[in-house]
Amino acid sequence: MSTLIYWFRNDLRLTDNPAFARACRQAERLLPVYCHAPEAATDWGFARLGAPRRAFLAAGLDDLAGQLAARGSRLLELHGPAAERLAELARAVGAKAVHAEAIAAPEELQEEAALRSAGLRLETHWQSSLLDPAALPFPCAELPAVFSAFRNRVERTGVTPQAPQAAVEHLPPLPAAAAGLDNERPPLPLWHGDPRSAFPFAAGEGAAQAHLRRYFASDLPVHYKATRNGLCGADYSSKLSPWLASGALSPRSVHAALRTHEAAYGASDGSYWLWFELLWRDYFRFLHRQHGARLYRARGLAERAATPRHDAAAFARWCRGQTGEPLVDAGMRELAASGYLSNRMRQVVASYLIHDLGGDWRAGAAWFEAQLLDYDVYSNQGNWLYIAGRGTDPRGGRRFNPQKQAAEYDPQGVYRALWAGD
Ligand SMILES: Cc1cc2nc3c(=O)[nH]c(=O)nc-3n(C[C@H](O)[C@H](O)[C@H](O)COP(=O)(O)OP(=O)(O)OC[C@H]3O[C@@H](n4cnc5c(N)ncnc54)[C@H](O)[C@@H]3O)c2cc1C
Repeated sequence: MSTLIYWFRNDLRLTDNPAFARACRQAERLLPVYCHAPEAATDWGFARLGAPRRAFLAAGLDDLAGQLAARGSRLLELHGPAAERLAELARAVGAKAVHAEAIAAPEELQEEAALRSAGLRLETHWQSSLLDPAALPFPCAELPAVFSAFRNRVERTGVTPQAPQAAVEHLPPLPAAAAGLDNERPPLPLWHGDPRSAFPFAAGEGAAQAHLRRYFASDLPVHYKATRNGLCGADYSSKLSPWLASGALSPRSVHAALRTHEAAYGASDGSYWLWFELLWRDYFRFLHRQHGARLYRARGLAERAATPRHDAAAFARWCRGQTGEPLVDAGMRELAASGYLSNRMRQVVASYLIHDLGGDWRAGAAWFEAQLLDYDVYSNQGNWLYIAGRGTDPRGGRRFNPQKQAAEYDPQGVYRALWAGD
């Protein structure tokens, strides 16, 4: 038994957090920590973390800190490179090891490697997918190259997710030295959300659990397949992604709520499609375990593909919602104002940047990373690659004609009017 640090990453919750539960079991004294990355600009000339996501993250951390405090512990917030700050902290509190969830994306893996090079013992635990990779009917290295083949094999072999674990209630005491440590939260931007937002919900595990109960106690999931391409309002899709991405909610909790809903309402096309989408989320996770940094090359997984041209002025107009294409502009304004965008509009605006403007998909992915409340490294990279035709999808990219999309999904122009420019 010893002093351990638990490093919260994209798992800001106490319910169904096996990595955290394990640290609690193993530690005599435990210090829960979140480390804010240093402010950085992207290669494309804008801040890596936009105001909406910073505000949402801060509110999620407040919720987590409150839960830890209610259990006699605390959340220490550090600011700076994780390897440096955690190594300093381990020395200061006499911690023997750091426990954390595993993240299989290149930068996050580099962070882990830096921590180990700093002499720290780091124990990571994979927990962000719905399905346990060890339960798949194939190793991740042999993941089917096409999503439908992956889904068929999962469904044929009847792989089922494990039940979520209850929230950790009993936490080890803090190390004595923690009393003298102050939080280092970077200053927050002023951001109050937008009354038109399709995601009018609060951050944190409490709000996530409340939304999960409300959504699955209603008949909304029954109609999900028919409504999921909606553009306006809070109910056309589940709106679970911001909590899933920050880890306020685990996918296994979502799955358990989905099955409870089916027990009450019966299985429906809608409830099946929610499972289907959760499998997409897993697929992009497993794809990262298979291909790693190759997913981040300009050519992605393509054998050969030209590096796209980056026209900074055209890209800036796209970001600001000033392309002159009304549906695209409405989407880009919604994204910047609210930090949320429907799946349909994500496809439309991404396709426009890649296929109409001939822009670099990596710049678009970086802009989404900065703006989205639900930014998730796996799903963002995977979807951008898919639309660019540089992932595993054999169809060579997805092009969405914005005028046809407007006629089909916004026939009365309600969405375009909602997000029309000033
Ligand atoms: C270019 C592009 C970038 C994207 N970036 C992200 C991202 O950074 N983070 C993110 O969570 N999703 C991303 N998505 C996927 C999808 O748009 C969002 O997950 C979805 O719109 C979130 O809203 P919801 O929770 O109401 O989803 P619902 O439609 O209710 O779906 C339920 C859940 O299934 C998962 N899901 C649904 N669609 C997808 C998908 N295409 N890929 C992976 N998982 C999916 C999400 O976890 C979602 O919460 C992206 C899609 C595109 C086209």
